[in-house]
Amino acid sequence: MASVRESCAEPDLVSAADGVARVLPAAVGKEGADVEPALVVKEVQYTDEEVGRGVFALKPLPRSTLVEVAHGIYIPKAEYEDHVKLTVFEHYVFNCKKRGGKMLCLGLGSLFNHSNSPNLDYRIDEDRLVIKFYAARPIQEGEELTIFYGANLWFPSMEEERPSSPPETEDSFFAKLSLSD
Ligand SMILES: C[S@@+](CC[C@H](N)C(=O)[O-])C[C@H]1O[C@@H](n2cnc3c(N)ncnc32)[C@H](O)[C@@H]1O
Repeated sequence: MASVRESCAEPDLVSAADGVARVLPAAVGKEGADVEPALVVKEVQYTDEEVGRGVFALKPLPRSTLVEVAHGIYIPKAEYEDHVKLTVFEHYVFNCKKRGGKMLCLGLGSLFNHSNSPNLDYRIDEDRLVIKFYAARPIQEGEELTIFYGANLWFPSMEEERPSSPPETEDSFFAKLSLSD
């Protein structure tokens, strides 16, 4: 199991009231007046040397809960090939199969790590430049929220340290969409 710790005293918070998560101003979550935070960003230890961030459930999330609506920035194919591909942003883009370019994912949507047995599915709306992330199965409090990036990973997966079951493609809420080709 990857070790995890809070990355900051005031984590990013979202509300899952009515089964729909909304990004909230930090002050609202902190005061706790009218919202129940559902997700938190924490540090994840990938290997002995490598640390990154991941998104975790602060409460149980029923199957098909819409947990995040991430907006994106469209990157035309040529611009991606000539510039973005050579930068760190390469790790945060989703394929736009219809338009041919990529979408740079913003907000919490950019922080979901990869799993071979992910608990989130997602749908890319290329016209509205939005990616919607849904619970693919019931998610327990404390679980990391993960998506499936595709078969060809560009990094050694922490799951090699933490073996998991193969992808549940038949039972998927939506067909899996690859983060990269
Ligand atoms: C979309 S970002 C996910 C958020 C990232 N953890 C961060 O802190 O910015 C993708 C990057 O996260 C890392 N990553 C995602 N899933 C991983 C996994 N299962 N094992 C190791 N590293 C992972 C890789 O470096 C990858 O390029």
